[in-house]
Amino acid sequence: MTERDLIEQIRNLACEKGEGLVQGIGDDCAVVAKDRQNVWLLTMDTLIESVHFDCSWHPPYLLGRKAVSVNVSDIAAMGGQPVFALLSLGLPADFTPEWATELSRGINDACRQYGCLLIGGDTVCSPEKVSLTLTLIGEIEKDRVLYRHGACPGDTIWVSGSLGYAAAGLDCFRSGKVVGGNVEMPTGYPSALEPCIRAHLNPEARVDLASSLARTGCVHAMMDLSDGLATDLSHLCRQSRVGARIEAEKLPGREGLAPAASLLNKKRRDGTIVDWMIAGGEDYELLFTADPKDSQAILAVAAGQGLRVSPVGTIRTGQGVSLRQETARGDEDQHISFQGFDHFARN
Ligand SMILES: Nc1ncnc2c1ncn2[C@@H]1O[C@H](COP(=O)(O)OP(=O)(O)O)[C@@H](O)[C@H]1O
Ligand SMILES: Cc1ncc(C[n+]2csc(CCOP(=O)(O)OP(=O)(O)O)c2C)c(N)n1
Ligand SMILES: [Mg+2]
Repeated sequence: MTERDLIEQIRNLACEKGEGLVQGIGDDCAVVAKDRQNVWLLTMDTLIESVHFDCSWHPPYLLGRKAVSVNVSDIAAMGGQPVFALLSLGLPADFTPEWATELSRGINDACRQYGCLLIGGDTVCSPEKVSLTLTLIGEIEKDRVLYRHGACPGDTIWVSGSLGYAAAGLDCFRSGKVVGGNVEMPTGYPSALEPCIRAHLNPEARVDLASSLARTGCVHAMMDLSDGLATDLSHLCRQSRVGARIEAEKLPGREGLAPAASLLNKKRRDGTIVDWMIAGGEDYELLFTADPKDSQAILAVAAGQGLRVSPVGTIRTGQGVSLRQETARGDEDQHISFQGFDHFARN
């Protein structure tokens, strides 16, 4: 049973209607009525040692920041602003006070940066592994919420920033050719790798960009990218009852992945780079769709914040996600639906 099947089963058994509930299981956040104009956004994500991070290379300060950023990213994905956070912390009995202090400092700095308050949580001993679970509560005007459903055939598919950097950074650490540790930001690797190392250790949630996009009224559907474009676009398409085609040469950030591919002596260099971009996961960028007539407005919003947004493909009728790529044999269309990260993909 895959992670997706398991969540589907949980969703089918859950009661989907309740007073004040606008959106239950299935989007980046649950949406609950707050007052006449506004809604609460609620989300929770866990980071588990050996699954989401490795203490031998992840500095505790940056781990604390990442735990906040990946959760805030789900609030951003709906267009909202984070307000409150609750932290559940599981630590092995032999944790060092210095490590815990750095972790707390990272959590606090990130909460301050995103403008949310840590208001509670829970602390327990965990048999072996560190676990960090955050619950984030955000808010937004009811009419501005951006859901995963809403994409229309003919829409342009957009992504913010670059894709695949976190996956490339992770592979650099896994190879042992880049080492991290307890310092705030590891050094001692070629500077060309820095964007990938940073993307893995210390991703940024796109709160301001997302909220500006929501205010344009142009965006039809939005979510954040945590499991890779191949899987996350498949979720967006399934919920919008449409299909999609991505153009490989339009995927943003390819140039920044080349140094990591070189370091790792990847034989299928282009293949590795495309895999990182569509299936690596942990991009924490925004994925959204809009009518092509609104492209200039979207580019202007991003430019106003000094951020890149790129059109990467088109929403179509039908179902499934495909990737068009130029090969020696000419243009090829490959099915990539749900080919990103799944916690139980091998089950
Ligand atoms: N164990 C669970 N119980 C109830 N809802 C869950 C559970 N796991 C995931 N969900 C819900 O399923 C949806 C998809 O989850 P997930 O893929 O983790 O989303 P995201 O990538 O935004 O964190 C979300 O709405 C989430 O709240
Ligand atoms: C030690 C280590 N191994 C593997 C990964 C890669 N990885 C772990 S979880 C994940 C996907 C995103 O995590 P998930 O828990 O699915 O987040 P969500 O989609 O719920 O936001 C990836 C790419 C990592 N970051 N660190
Ligand atoms: Mg999740």
